[in-house]
Amino acid sequence: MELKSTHSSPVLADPAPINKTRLGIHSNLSSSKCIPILRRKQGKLDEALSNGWLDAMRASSPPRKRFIKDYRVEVALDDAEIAYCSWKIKHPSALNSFEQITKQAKKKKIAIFLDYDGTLSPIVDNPDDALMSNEMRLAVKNVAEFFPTTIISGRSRNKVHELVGLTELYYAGSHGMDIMGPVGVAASIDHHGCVKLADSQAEELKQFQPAGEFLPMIDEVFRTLVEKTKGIKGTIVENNKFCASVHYRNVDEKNWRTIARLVHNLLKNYPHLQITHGRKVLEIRPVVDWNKGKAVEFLLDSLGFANQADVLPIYIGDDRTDEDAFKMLGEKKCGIGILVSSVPKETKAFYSLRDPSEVMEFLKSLVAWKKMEDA
Ligand SMILES: O=P(O)(O)OC[C@H]1O[C@H](O[C@H]2O[C@H](CO)[C@@H](O)[C@H](O)[C@H]2O)[C@H](O)[C@@H](O)[C@@H]1O
Repeated sequence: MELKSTHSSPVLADPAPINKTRLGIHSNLSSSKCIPILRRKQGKLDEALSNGWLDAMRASSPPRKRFIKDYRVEVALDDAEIAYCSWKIKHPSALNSFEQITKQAKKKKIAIFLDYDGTLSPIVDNPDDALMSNEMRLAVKNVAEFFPTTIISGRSRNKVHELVGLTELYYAGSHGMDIMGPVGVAASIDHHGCVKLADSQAEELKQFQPAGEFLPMIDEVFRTLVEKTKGIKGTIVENNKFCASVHYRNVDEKNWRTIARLVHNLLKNYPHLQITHGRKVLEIRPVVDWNKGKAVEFLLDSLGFANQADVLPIYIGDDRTDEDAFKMLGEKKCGIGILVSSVPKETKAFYSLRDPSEVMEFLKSLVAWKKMEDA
């Protein structure tokens, strides 16, 4: 796969100065012209906190069915199933619609984009335990043999690469803010912010980090959060390089407000950082004009696939952050978005898959179809 990009840099809007001395940002790092620094809208957090931050925290992941255990159980599950079935009329299963999808893909170059948590690995209590099965790994490896494949995750790029363990893929970590071409690629990205690197075998790699300047700031916030949440049982703070993630899945619900307030207060000192909600996680990240949708556009461009009618990107993800990619594909009418969810959810994706096991089945079906096509 050759990386070549003419993709223009994200626009710098409201370049409010960052206090670089306090944050330890060295002057040689601050000269990049392409970093899209934005200032968070003031007052938004206060509003959010009083108007439903906690609701958002509660709603950020579907309740597990095993917790519903009173006499209404049967009715509740039936109702849930009915709601799911009617939602699927609007967002049909990508497996049941496989023929329709392959019709759309005929004579086109497919590019695959896969989210990690909740898509390739099931959601579990401890982020470190979210391992993908060997069967899933093989399915991804096989798909990458036929189609350029990217893993695009909220985790740090190194961490998600380590979890997936396949060198023949593209990896975009920190919600697309840290992109690297696969080992051995004859890359030639021509983009502000791209740097050449050499791996241990001295092969050339290309890296794109549109929020590179924020590294010391995020690190500072990560360390402060670790310190401040020490006393709150169950909290896990994860350093995702360009994003610090505060997990509250294992925290008693009565302490969620404390976490919300703590994060809110800390961010008062960081107007260039914002919070997004994931699945039982608050993610603190730079206010930059960049997201998973932009990362997909960048990667398509890098592959030489930009604005080509014969290219069909397929994006599979389960998280709110994946919505930016679904939205971009929908607006450009250039690809297929598949939401992984076992409950009805508001989404810009057209198709759905219930869980990672269905994702694996879909990937295997794509490979089988491609082999038949090529035979
Ligand atoms: O973009 P993704 O690959 O989906 O990453 C999103 C976040 O996923 C992880 O957290 C989520 O999965 C954990 C393991 O199943 C779960 O314990 C947690 O509650 C979920 O929020 C990851 O730990 C985060 O860093 C990612 O941002």
